[in-house]
Order: sequence, then structure tokens, then C-alpha cells
Amino acid sequence: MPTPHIEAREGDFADTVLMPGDPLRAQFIAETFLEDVTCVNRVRNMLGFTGTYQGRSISIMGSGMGIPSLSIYAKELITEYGVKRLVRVGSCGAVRDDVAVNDIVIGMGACTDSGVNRTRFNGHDFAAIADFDLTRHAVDAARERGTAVKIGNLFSADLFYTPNGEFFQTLKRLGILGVEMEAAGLYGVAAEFGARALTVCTVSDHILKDEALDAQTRQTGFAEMMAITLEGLLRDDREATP
Ligand SMILES: O=P(O)(O)O[C@H]1O[C@H](CO)[C@@H](O)[C@H]1O
Ligand SMILES: O=c1cc[nH]c(=O)[nH]1
Repeated sequence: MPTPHIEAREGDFADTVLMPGDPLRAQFIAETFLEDVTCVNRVRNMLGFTGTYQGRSISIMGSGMGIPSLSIYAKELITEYGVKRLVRVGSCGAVRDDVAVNDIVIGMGACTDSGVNRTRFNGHDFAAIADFDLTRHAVDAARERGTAVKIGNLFSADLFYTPNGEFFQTLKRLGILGVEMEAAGLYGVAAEFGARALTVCTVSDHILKDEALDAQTRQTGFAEMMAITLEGLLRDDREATP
């Protein structure tokens, strides 16, 4: 400590880290939802913050885009900073007709075309799944808020600009709720190094309908996703502390 990619000192991170892909979204979330915020990482501009939410210490740090970037940060957070819960708060693209822009999707599982989980699993297919209790508590928080969420499978793509557009039809047919680029890697890292993980995404575009939110909204929107995530974590805390 510090690590090659994070300059924070021991104790700078909470045991729970929210990870949007975009470091500026991390800053916006920290400044909007947390109190007593301090910046704990600026290396490579991958901004990390720690503050409190309703009295509970929470950190927020960008993951960058794609499984390789997220995997570096998630691994170092778990093994060097003792992080126990990581929640990706991201954006994703929809392919199904029953998933629309601005919908909130909870990634119970994540398929991928990346080889990382096969690499860590002796070439076999690893079922990349979210932590059940984190999932359950986020869903319960959404229900209490009266917010509809869709719960199911994500697809974590290595290529944003895929050369194989027909594959989106397969994703649609097999019930993929959102296409993004990190969840399957996060679940693999969490399994390997012993942490709990979840992904909550807001649908930022419909890949097959040519509909999309603008960059500013992707950076500063998503308030309901954040409320569900933070309330879910407080529920998770309450259950762990009878
Ligand atoms: O908005 P974020 O969290 O970065 O997530 C999605 O957006 C990026 C691609 O534009 C990828 O990181 C993808 O997973
Ligand atoms: O990775 C992503 C994120 C949002 N929308 C997409 O199509 N892909």
C-alpha cells in the first residue's frame, strides 16, 4: 500500500465500494449522495472518494471501461484495502422489447465473451453470479420505493463496437436484460478474492431501436439507481447486525 494503481492509504476506503465505469460519475455520486467526502485516489484520474451515507462509511471509485480495467481496481480494493462489498453502478444497452431506456436492471448473473473467468477457472465455464443477499436487499429496497426493476442476466462484452451485430438477436432471444462491459469480471474477481458483489445498471440506450441518453445524463443522472443501491446496502447492514 499504495498499490500500482491506487494511492490511498490504509483505512482510506470503506468496506463497501460503489463502482461506476466513469470516474466523473463517481465524483458526482459522492458529492450528491454522501456527506463528509474526501478524495482518496487520483492516480490516472480514476477518482475514488470516501464519505458517509446516513452515517455509514461508503466509498465510490471509477472502474474504467471493460473487464481488464475493473479487474485491476476490484482486485486491489479487496486484497490491499480489505473491501468486502463491491457494487457496480453502471449503464447498459437494452436489446429486448420489454426493456426500455431509463429502466433499472439488477444483474443476478452476467454472461460474457471475455476469457477472464475461463482463465481463472481452468478453462471451464464459470457461472458469474451476484451475491444473493446483496441482490435480495437491492430488490427489496426498490420494492419499498415503488420502483420497478428488472432482475436477470447481463452480457458483459469485450467489444463496445462489435463486428457481429446479429449476435444481439441471440442476446434478445435468450433473455439478456442489458449489455455492458464489466459485471462478469466483477463477479469473477469477487469469487476469486473473497468479496461480495452486485451490479445495478440504468439502461442508457436501446441498441436495436437507436435510442440513447446523452453523455451529461449518463454522468449525472441515475439518481433512482443510486437510491436503490444505497438503501439496499443499508438493508444488508441491518441484517448483518441484528
Ligand atoms: O456507464 P458505465 O458504468 O461505464 O458502463 C457502460 O458504459 C461503458 C461503455 O460506454 C462501459 O463501461 C459499459 O459497461
Ligand atoms: O457497454 C454498453 C453500455 C451501454 N450500451 C451499450 O450498448 N453497451
